[in-house]
Amino acid sequence: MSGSEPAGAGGPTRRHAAAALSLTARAAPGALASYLALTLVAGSLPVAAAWLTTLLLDELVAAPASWRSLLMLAAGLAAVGVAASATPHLSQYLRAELERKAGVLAQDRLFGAVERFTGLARFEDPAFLDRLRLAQGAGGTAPNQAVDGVLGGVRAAVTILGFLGSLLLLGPLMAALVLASGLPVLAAEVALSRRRARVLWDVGPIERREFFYGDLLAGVAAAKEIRLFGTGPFLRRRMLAERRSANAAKRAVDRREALTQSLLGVLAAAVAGGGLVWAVAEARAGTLTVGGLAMFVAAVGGVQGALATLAGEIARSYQALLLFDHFLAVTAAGPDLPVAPRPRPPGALRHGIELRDVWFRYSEAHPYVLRGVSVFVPRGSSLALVGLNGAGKSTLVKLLCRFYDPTRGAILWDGTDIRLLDPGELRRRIGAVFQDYMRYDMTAADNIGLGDLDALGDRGRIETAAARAGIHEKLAALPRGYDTLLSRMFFMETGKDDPETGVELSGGQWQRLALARALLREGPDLMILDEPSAGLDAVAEHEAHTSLRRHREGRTSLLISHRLGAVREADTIVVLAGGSVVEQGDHAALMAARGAYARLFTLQAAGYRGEGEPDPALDGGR
Ligand SMILES: Nc1ncnc2c1ncn2[C@@H]1O[C@H](COP(=O)(O)OP(=O)(O)OP(=O)(O)O)[C@@H](O)[C@H]1O
Repeated sequence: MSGSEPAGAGGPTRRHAAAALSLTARAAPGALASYLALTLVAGSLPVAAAWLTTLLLDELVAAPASWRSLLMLAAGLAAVGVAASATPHLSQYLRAELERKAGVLAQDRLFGAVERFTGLARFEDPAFLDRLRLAQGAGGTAPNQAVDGVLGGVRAAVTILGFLGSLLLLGPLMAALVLASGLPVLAAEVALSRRRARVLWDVGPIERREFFYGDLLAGVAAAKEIRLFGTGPFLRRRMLAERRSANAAKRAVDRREALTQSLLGVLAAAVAGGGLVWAVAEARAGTLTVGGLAMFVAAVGGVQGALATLAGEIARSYQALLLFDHFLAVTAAGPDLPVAPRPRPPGALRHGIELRDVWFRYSEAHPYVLRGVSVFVPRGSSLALVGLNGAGKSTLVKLLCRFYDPTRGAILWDGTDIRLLDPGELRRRIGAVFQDYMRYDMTAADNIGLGDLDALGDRGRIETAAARAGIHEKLAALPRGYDTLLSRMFFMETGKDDPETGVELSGGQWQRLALARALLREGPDLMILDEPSAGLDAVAEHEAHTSLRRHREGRTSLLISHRLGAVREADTIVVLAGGSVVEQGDHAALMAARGAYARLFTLQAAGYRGEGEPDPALDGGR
């Protein structure tokens, strides 16, 4: 299996169990203490019942039987019965309460840890993503299952000790035999649980692939293509093949389990049967009372049952702890980007941003995407990045936001390496529309307000940003205006009776919304626009660029666009090819140089004009 296999070869350790227990104890100390107390009571009830029965039977056959004693013993038995019938329900409630509370704390810890990853690399590491998914599933339930398993084990141990003590009083040999017949059950169950946990881990990726195909088939994202290309049956076959292969692995372990448990069951029954013959012989000879015989029968059944329970609980805890290992690994993961000893907040940009001989590759296994890029963006100027697909433009933007660190070289904010700055503060000084912007299944106002949480409740600012992005009229005209939910997946709390309140926007409208989100942040020192108009129609694009130009005025900005008409106004245009800067200058200079930019520009202009028409671009640029 991959390097992210849980808990090492030795399986979960005491450290895992202690962490699970401490998480549960912190989440719900009262419920845990009550659960523990109830567990101890529940464990001793069968022993108490057996002893009371023994005493009752012996009292009955004694002559003369004392009424008072008989009544007391019967009342005791009745009380044990009442307790035995009430404890499971109370236990179930406490267990659910523990799970709820531990679940909240675990979720909080997990997502708190995920938030602390300042970069993006972890989210692109398949092994880490696997762990994260398992941790999400395990965080809420695994600690509780583990604790439950441990407490179940404690309950079984109390029962076993109680009965073994009783058996020792009756016949030490029998006690030893019963224990010996139970121990193989325990050993076999633990071995089986290891095997089961390993199978679960092994089939994990298979099941995730199955879910992936299931999601594709059942979700809206792929619905169009599946129907158009007719890939439904193909994807379904793949999904079922994954399911069958997971089933085959589980079936093998189930068979082994059934066989082992049947053999052990036969062994246990043989010991119990032999013991019974011995006990009857002893009773006939008068060395064992009737009560003693009853106690013997109860003790043999009780010990064997409790040993099987103990084994089952150990197996359950083991599996839960294996999953919990993922949770621990994620929550204990260190920072994904090096942290400066005393990170400083960046001041307002005064001079400019410099990329100094920046080299970058996504990992050692990947080729270099940026190769020695050196660019200076003076404060207040606009820089446009131009280049073919895959040239490294968006990568450069990600480095500027410090989602990754350069492999070599540095990015300087007013002369200070951004690695020495507080990443959160740095990002607060940057406004950005990413190429792959988000569409939040939230209201229109929320979709814009997420750009600056301080403005989330400030409708005036939100509307101004929307107006700048050219989407105000559209949003104001929605059924509930800015409070309209932009999703067909959910419906609003207030609109439960009218689930049709959700509205879906067009691609270009979503893009304007993303633009409005970026424009909400007041006066960012650096404005990054990565393909801000790719989905817009010609009129909208023109409007957006006029508005953006106005918004960018006097502000440091970086614009990426494949539509070269949109970048010609930039103070500096940098042409990236193969991760290196091949040209830089303003539009006129680059057109005059007749290099890569001029070729691209001319090609696009010819496309718009049609063949044979005059080429104004080649006649001098602006
Ligand atoms: N997360 C990633 N992990 C590995 N490689 C990546 C990742 N993101 C991008 N790349 C690779 O880096 C190269 C540059 O990608 P980038 O997105 O920066 O190009 P771009 O110039 O913005 O392209 P486009 O014009 O298509 O948007 C590409 O070869 C791409 O495959």
